[in-house]
This record gives sequence, C-alpha cells and structure tokens, in this order.
Amino acid sequence: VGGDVTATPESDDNEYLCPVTIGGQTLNLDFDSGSSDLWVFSTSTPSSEQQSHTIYNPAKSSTFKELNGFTWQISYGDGSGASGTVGTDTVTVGGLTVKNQAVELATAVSSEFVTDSANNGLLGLAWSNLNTVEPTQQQTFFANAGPQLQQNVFTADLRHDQPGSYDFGFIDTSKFQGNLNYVPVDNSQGFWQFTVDGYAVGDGATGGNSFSAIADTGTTLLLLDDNIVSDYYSQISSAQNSNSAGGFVFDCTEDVPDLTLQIGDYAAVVPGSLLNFSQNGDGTCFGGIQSDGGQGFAILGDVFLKAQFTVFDQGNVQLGFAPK
Ligand SMILES: O=C([C@@H]1CCCNC1)N1CCCCC1
Repeated sequence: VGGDVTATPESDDNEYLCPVTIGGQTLNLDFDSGSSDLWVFSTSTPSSEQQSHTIYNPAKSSTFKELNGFTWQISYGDGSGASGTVGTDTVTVGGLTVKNQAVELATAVSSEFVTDSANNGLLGLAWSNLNTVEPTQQQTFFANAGPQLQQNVFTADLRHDQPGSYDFGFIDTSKFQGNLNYVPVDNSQGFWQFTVDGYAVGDGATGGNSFSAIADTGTTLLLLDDNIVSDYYSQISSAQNSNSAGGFVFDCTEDVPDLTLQIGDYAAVVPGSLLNFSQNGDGTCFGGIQSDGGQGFAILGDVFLKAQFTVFDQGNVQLGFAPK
C-alpha cells in the first residue's frame, strides 16, 4: 500500500501545499519534515483568525474522537506558532489511509498563519519524539503509516514554480537520474539530521569543514553557516546583507553561481537559477542562500530540495539523494 500526493508551490515557492482528507474533509496542508505535529485550522480556531482558511469541523466527522484534556503548543524557528486541543480521526494522503491519527485542532495561531490563507495547517514528517502533544506524545502520520507501507520511506520531489509530489511507501525511479546516494541520519534530536562533508561555490574546489544539516521541507530557503554564506556571496560583486530585505540581496542582472554540497560521495548541486530566489521589486534580488542564525546546524530547505530527489527512509534511518 502506498500514496502519491501533489505538492503545489505557493507564489515564489514560499511553501508547498498538499491535499489531506481528515474525516472526509479535505484541507491543503504544508508537509513539514522539520516538525512532528499534524495540526489544522478548525471550528475551534477564533473566527477572527479563520479568515479565508478552509477549516476542519470535527462535529461533522463520524470518525472523530476527542482526546480529552490533551493539548499541544508549537513554536517554529521562524517565530511563528500555534496551539490547541487534540483528537483522532481517519487521515488519508494520496490514497494512503491511517486510522486513529492524532489531529491537533488550533485554538490559537500566530499572525503568519492567519495571513497565509492557502495554508490550513501542517503535517509533520520529522520523528515523533518532536511531537508537542501533552500529556501523551503522539505519532506522526508517517510513523503510523509505516507498518502498512511496502517500503518504510517517503520521497520528496519538489519543483520550482510547478507541482511536485510526495510519495509514501515506494520509490518511483522515473523521478530521478542515476542511483540514490544514501547517508546515515541522526534522529536523536527528532530531525532528519546528517553530515555534509564540504561545499564548493561555482566551479571552485570543494573545501570547508564538515557540518551537520537537517532536511526540512517546511523551510523555504537554504540556511547555512555564516562563513559559507559570506564565502558564497563574495563571488557576487553587488551582493550585500540588507537589513530591510532581511538577508543577502544582489543586482538581478548578476550571474549567480551554483552551490555544491558534498554529501559522502554525492555532489549535490544547487543551480544558480534556484539561488536567485525572488525579486525585491527595486532591481535587487533576494538570495536563496541565507544565514542559519548560528543554531549549530544548517537547514536544507526547499531551495536545496528542489534540486534533488530525496528519500526519507524511516526503516533504515537514512536519507537518499539523487539528481533529477
Ligand atoms: O521550526 C523550525 C522549522 C520552521 C519552518 C518549518 N519547519 C520547521 N525549525 C527548523 C529546524 C530547527 C528547529 C526550528
């Protein structure tokens, strides 16, 4: 048994939304391999915060069960957050169904979520030890689905300005070129965390120290150590770190170099075209590479993942990468 679901980018590839059916009601959710809560806008969300969102109404689901007294509260690294109550229901993603899945109902959401009307909640795909439900931590959709999957994996094929897909339970070899390159994962902090062995800017030599990184489908950009970020932008003459823009910008006419991350034997190339991320409207463009804020590991978000086919292997606790 498996599932295949379309991942549709919002404008500027800011995030990718996938249809999820909960108790017969379908909402578009942001699949996030950097967190482990499945939460939704619901009838419990203040009407002032519901705005133009699609909401889940547990009262209309014949399979919803309240988990009495259970609560959740999550804070994301970008400063956004949400909290609320918990129940279980039947959740279907791309034809793959999990019964008695913990579904977290938002009773409060931060402004970033209120104003993002295309996003009706998150489906966490990190490891269940990151789940925030109290008093009993809950399993993710992927963890619950694991036993019924032919292969205990999900794959991500995100694309620039066009629909991509997530597959659960199988690896579609038509979606990538060559062989998959696997790297071990340290899931002790709950992330899909692994070691990057070096990097190269443009056609330069691969160097630098090895560093820890996580694969995070819920982060838009490629967030790296400040030394690597400085090295990269030293190759773009007009680049500057703009407080008003919130990061490194450069003239849109510039030729933007590729970045290659050496992951074991695999040279993961992120083409310059993806590293010229968006236009600021004043002739400058915003870079796809930005600082990781010094939190001790790099965050390989959608800018990186768009350039790879990625296998999140729960059974063997490893990640697989291939070009596409
Ligand atoms: O909260 C997050 C991200 C935010 C965007 C969505 N994915 C999760 N973090 C990144 C990984 C380290 C901890 C903070």
